[in-house]
Amino acid sequence: MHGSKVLPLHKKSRLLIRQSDKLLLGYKKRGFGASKYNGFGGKQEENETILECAQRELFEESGLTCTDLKEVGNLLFDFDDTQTQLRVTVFSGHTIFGNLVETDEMKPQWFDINALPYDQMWQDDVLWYPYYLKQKKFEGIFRFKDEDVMLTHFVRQTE
Ligand SMILES: COc1nc(N)nc2c1ncn2[C@H]1C[C@H](O)[C@@H](COP(=O)(O)OP(=O)(O)OP(=O)(O)O)O1
Repeated sequence: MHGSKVLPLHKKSRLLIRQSDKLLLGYKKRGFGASKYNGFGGKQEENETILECAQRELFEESGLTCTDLKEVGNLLFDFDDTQTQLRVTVFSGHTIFGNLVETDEMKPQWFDINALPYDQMWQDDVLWYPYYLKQKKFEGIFRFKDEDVMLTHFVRQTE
């Protein structure tokens, strides 16, 4: 971390939908994290909880509604280049309704959990997905130089 300096903190949700051995990811087509596969999520708005944020972002990015969201992890990122911090609350869900659609931002795709495209995902994902996939709760702290270079990492199971 940056000594005692308080960095601007952004809050985002991340929702991973799993059905049996399949995980739904989206290929981000534009903006921050473009060209990476990711769960569905984004910035928390002022008048919503982080859970409401996760539900809204899922619908906006995929056309789906999920009825059994559960908070499973918390991730904190420091970005050296922009001097910002990001807190991502990770949710898991299984039960979905609606029609899965490709949007301007995301192209959804189901993957086998044993063949996830880690080389096309955020560098930290490979460190904490194993906890998620084993249905363990987790937390992690990461320092990035910029979007593509991870400098330090720490992940642990929380229960
Ligand atoms: C190292 O950075 C990141 N690692 C991981 N694992 N996940 C990240 C990282 N940065 C963002 N995310 C997550 C947080 C969200 O679940 C998604 C989407 O974030 P994104 O930056 O695309 O969200 P915005 O486009 O800013 O949000 P809006 O959709 O509200 O515009 O990725």
